Amino acid sequence: MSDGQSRPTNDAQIVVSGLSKQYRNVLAVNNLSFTVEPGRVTGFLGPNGAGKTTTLRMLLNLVTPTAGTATIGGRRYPELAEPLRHVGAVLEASSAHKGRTGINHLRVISAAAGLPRQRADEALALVGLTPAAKRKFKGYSLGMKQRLGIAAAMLGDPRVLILDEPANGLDPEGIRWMRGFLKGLAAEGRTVLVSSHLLSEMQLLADDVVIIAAGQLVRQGPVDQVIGSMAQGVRVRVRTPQAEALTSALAGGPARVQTDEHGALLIAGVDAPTVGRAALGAGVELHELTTERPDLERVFLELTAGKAGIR
Ligand SMILES: Nc1ncnc2c1ncn2[C@@H]1O[C@H](COP(=O)(O)OP(=O)(O)OP(=O)(O)O)[C@@H](O)[C@H]1O
Repeated sequence: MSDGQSRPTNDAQIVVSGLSKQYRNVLAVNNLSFTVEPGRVTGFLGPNGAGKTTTLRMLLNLVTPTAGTATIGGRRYPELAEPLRHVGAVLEASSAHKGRTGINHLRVISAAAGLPRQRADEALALVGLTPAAKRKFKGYSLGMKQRLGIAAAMLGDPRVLILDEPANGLDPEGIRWMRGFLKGLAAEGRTVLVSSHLLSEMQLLADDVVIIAAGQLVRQGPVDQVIGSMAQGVRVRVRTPQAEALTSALAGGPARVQTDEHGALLIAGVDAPTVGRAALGAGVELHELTTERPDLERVFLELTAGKAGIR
């Protein structure tokens, strides 16, 4: 490949380095460093008040960092020559002039940014809103407003997309649409950074996660690796009226037995067939025998335990 054809792969990479934001009484973001790669969806996760929105706003130069830097393709946001062509952002449910139609809302933004007029139609089509193009914004549902916000972010055909809680207020069909849409953008080689509280959705959507708590990095990496790195891996869940007998039958081996708040046994260190055989051998009646794999929610809760968000 000639030099003219190859683009540096980090052209759309986000790099957050030693970033901090001190508000009057709160250190909202505390020496935070992480990277976000092109061609992948990265979930940005943290409990309430962890500093997610503040970080995204610093990336977009809407909040000035107290220390550190946040760059996109090696440049801080104000240094980008054509920001809308480089970065699209949806920070909160889209707001627009209530009496304006969807298409006119997009035309106003694209005109102000010097983008071609047809980009408004293209962006509206991209998010499936063409049938509602001429309806007024005040008649849009929350889901339609979210889509319009995304259409606005896509006007400049940006290589980097940053979204703060995009699934808020969406119905299941809307969430599924959003998942397919964002995965499609990443598959085109774009960088997609999404903050969310919906951990089960994130597990379906994200390739990588960045988890923060109390303004600090807790973990970053591919979702599978982050889940796999937990000390508590696969465990077996058992419900039985003879919990003591089963616990005794497993004693002396590698099994580690705990009881959950509903009285079920959570057994680590052995697999389900081993537990089943031990139960059979001891004549223990089983009402449930399930293998539980760690999911993003469990890992998130374990990693952020004790780092409550409200500060
Ligand atoms: N403009 C501000 N002035 C003072 N404190 C602020 C300001 N913005 C945010 N904070 C505080 O900074 C901390 C981080 O807030 P931030 O909104 O970034 O967290 P978050 O992770 O996005 O939370 P949530 O998930 O609840 O939206 C919180 O304690 C918040 O109260």
